[in-house]
Amino acid sequence: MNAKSFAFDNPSAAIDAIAAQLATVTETEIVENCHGRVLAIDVVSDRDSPAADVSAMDGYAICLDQLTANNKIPIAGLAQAGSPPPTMVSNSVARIFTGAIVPVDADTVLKREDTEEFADHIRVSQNVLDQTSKGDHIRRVGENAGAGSLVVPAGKLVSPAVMATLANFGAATSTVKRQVNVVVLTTGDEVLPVTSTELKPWQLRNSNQATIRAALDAHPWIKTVDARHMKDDLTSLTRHLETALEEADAVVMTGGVSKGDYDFVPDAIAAVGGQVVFHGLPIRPGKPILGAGTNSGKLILGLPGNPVSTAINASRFLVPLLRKIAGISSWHSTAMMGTLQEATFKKVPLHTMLLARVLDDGKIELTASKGSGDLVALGQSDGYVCLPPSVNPLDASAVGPWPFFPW
Ligand SMILES: Nc1nc2c(c(=O)[nH]1)N[C@H]1C(S)=C(S)[C@@H](COP(=O)(O)OP(=O)(O)OC[C@H]3O[C@@H](n4cnc5c(N)ncnc54)[C@H](O)[C@@H]3O)O[C@H]1N2
Ligand code: MOO
Repeated sequence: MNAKSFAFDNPSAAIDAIAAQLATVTETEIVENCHGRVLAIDVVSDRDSPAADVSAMDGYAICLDQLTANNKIPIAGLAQAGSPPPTMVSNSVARIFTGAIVPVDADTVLKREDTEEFADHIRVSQNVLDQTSKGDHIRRVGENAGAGSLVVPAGKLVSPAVMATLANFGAATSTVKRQVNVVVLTTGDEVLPVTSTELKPWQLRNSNQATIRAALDAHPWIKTVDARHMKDDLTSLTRHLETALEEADAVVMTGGVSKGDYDFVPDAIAAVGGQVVFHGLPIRPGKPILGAGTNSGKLILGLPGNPVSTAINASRFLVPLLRKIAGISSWHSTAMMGTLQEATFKKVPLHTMLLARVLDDGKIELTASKGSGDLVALGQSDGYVCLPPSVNPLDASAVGPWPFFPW
């Protein structure tokens, strides 16, 4: 695979190109709890937020103009969360608690620690009065959103934060996109189930299936409909790929994608009519990666078999492309920017993704690794750092900051 054979010169361009060919899930369902799912409808507020003027502090509801410094001001009323507001008595204050509705005739809330409190009255200093403005510590009706306004748009992935918004507006049960159906097909005669105990030196356990399943299971908007292992046999690989494409929106395969005599994945993809968008990218690990689409907009992704390559590229390519299929509006992966503790890498003319750990001070330490088969280094990492081609580790700027993708 020489430089001329790359269809794209960077991973982002390759991801965008294949994403443009993918169909987005259109079917929807109503679920009781939207968490982790993709909203299919715009959610609008069912009432003003807040629903009335409420206090932001524990203290006293006052009419600011009626207060004079150091005088005894009677407490004549109690405004509690969960009760309607009291009527204000002239030249008096009402005790008020956070979240309670401010009485109609009050215009300001004083924090209790800014007053001198007695059983039936308070005193307020001139200094406090000087620093108080009308409206202080009142959250105004509708200041977050008026009734009927858009609060969460369709296409939003429901995080715990979004869940709070939906719950507040009575939309915790809502209409979401159906899950993205994914089939995982690992390949290789040498690969045995993870439960295997008697392995010959030429055999290994199916860590790729485990890492991809874990990557998929992390997202409630994905459903792994099948995960099976295939021998290196073109006929059966083709048959299973065909079946997988009938039941899934995306099929992810591992192994058998490079140049070996038993690497049948490209032929199987061609046999089912897959249109290859890229086969080989200037990346390490994962140079032989294969991305294809079908006529009906389904994804076939062939990840190189080396375990580090599979784990990194499942994160870098597979998950964002599934986000696109899922209908998530901001589907691209977003990385954090991290600075390396030390530039302990080699200059490589490829986009390089290096296993890394986050240190206590927030810096990133590259994980010592023997290459893309090093499952020990993989297990020690918190994610990976992406470097553009040909960064010279001796340059002062080599430590970054660089994009860091956590697992
Ligand atoms: N002549 C060339 N040879 C290779 C190239 C190349 O460009 N030219 N690329 C190398 C790179 S980079 C990678 S990555 C591998 C990927 O090749 P395949 O996708 O065909 O993967 P396999 O050969 O099937 O396996 C590679 C390696 O990974 C182990 N493996 C495979 N499946 C699993 C699994 N499910 N769980 C755990 N480990 C797995 C497999 O035993 C091999 O050791 O090709 C290079 N060669
Ligand atoms: O992708 Mo390969 O993983 O560079 O060895």
